[in-house]
Amino acid sequence: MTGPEAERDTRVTLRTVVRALGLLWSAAPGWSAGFAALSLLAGVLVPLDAWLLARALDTVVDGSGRGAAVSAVALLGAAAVTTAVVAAVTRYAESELARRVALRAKGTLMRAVARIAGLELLERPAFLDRLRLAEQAGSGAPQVLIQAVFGALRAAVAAAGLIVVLAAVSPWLVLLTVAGSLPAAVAAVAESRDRARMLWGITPGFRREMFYGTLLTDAGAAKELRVFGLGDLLHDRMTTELRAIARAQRAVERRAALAQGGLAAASALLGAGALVWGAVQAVAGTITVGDLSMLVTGLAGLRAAAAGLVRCFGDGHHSALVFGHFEAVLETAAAAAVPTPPPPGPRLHTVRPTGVELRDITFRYAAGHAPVLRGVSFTIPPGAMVALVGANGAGKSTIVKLLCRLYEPTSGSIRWDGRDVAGLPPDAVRRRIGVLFQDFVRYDLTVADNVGFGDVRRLGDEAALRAAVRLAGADTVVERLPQGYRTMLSRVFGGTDDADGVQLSGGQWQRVALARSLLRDDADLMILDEPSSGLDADAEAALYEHLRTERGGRSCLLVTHRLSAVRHADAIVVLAGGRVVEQGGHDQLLAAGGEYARLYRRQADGFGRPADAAAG
Ligand SMILES: Nc1ncnc2c1ncn2[C@@H]1O[C@H](COP(=O)(O)OP(=O)(O)OP(=O)(O)O)[C@@H](O)[C@H]1O
Repeated sequence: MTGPEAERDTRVTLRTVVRALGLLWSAAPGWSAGFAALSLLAGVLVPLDAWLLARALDTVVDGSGRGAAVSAVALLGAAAVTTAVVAAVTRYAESELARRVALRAKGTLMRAVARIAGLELLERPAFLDRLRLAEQAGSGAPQVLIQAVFGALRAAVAAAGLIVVLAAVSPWLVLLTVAGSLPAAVAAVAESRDRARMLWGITPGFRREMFYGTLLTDAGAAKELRVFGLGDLLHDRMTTELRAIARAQRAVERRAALAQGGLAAASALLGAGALVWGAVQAVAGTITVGDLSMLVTGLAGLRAAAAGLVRCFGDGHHSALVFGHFEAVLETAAAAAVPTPPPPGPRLHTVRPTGVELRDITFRYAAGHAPVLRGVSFTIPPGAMVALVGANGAGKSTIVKLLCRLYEPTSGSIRWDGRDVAGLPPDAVRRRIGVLFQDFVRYDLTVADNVGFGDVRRLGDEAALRAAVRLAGADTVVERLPQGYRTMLSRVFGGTDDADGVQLSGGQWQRVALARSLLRDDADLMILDEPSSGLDADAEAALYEHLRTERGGRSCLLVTHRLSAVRHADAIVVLAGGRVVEQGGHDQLLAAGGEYARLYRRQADGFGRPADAAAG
């Protein structure tokens, strides 16, 4: 991101600060109030300490007697004990507050991202960069903001108290010390802006570095990395990214060190001058020894408090800037979210059952991209099985994603029983669908979860799980597992005993994923994208037989390159270059001698038999 948007990201708005503090308060109101009170107390203790020390010294020097001296020193000791206890309790309160805020922030962020309706946002690099910063900001920024706000409160109270006690000795020295810390405050804000700009600039590099790092440690990628010898190459690419990130960070740190170093040296000089003046005054008898001690500790305390204030201001400014990303992601995600709670979806095939119709659909993935689908029209009649075939990249999986409302058509409409689904919440439509994606997810969880995730209402319903598993032909897989449905399908999260987790083969995984998509037996539409690509010949034949005879009235869209599997479909839609080039029954398309016949003959030739025989 560049230009005005980047500039906007280096400005803190009051709203962001208020929201960050709001998050803090909502996550832990009691701890927030307690932490504020402790910070105030810690602030008051600083000038009190300096004042008590001065009084104790004066009591000893002016000969007020043993009793007075002992009680003055005892008071000083009590203040020191209180300071130590307050510091320890504050540290604990601070970490507890941080834990609670991190929990709340992460939960809020992940819930918002999970509710994003489609995929478009999750494929936008700028959004992904912001999401990464938001993850960091959500857990870290409120904590830094807590430290900054309450640290500033502590420092301000301490500074105010010290100003009051020191003003009695030398008002102009106080004025000089306070004025001396102003340039540092300006430098802190400039540094925090510089840091925020740098952070945004290095985020794409961080994402790439994480990608390489994950590849290098991922068990799934390990085979290719080792056989192709990619380890060193990926490692080099990762370190190149890390070096670029380090260069950007170093530049900011250098600028900050120069500015801070210069200002700290100036402030130390000022302090030394003040002490020389104090010593001269004490020797001349203009001020007491107690006053001199108060000058020594008080001015040091005031300088520390001022530096603390500046640091808190800079940290607070920076964390508010970073928290802006958290806010921005929540806003963007909310704008793209499915409505909560989703209204109940209309049942398909009930009122005027006309099925699912794609009407003149054109679709491009992003503005500026060429259209992937151009004027696609076809219908999946109620209860029918329609096969979608075509070459790689023809647009088949894109149609699957559009039916699932993961993207919206650029033009044209999808109608369920004549009703345009664009007017319905995506969730309402999705509840009517059972889907197996080509790149289905392999959850590192139990069989029961892997199947049950197809319909969370039935997670614990063993009878339903068994029925779906049988229909998918996965029953033979589950029967052989050591703990049946409770077997963990993961070697990574298998448990402490290495034998606990099981790694399935590709085809076995496909059967489990298929069972997941079949679990919704009340769905109106089943979408199966390459359901048999990993299955052996027997399993494939059994699957299509099951789908033909045991669909229970569900319509089915079958996407496949295995043309032998589509012969018995009620209709076949042939896609080429994003257009429907033919549609009809198997015999009709074969007789037409077009694209389908060509593809079919090519596959039949592969088995060394004439297409007509293959068709029989
Ligand atoms: N998320 C995406 N962003 C941008 N372009 C995409 C995306 N997904 C797919 N495409 C493009 O859309 C076109 C159609 O892809 P699609 O996955 O729908 O083809 P397909 O017919 O399912 O192919 P295959 O048989 O190889 O699975 C391809 O040119 C692909 O590059």
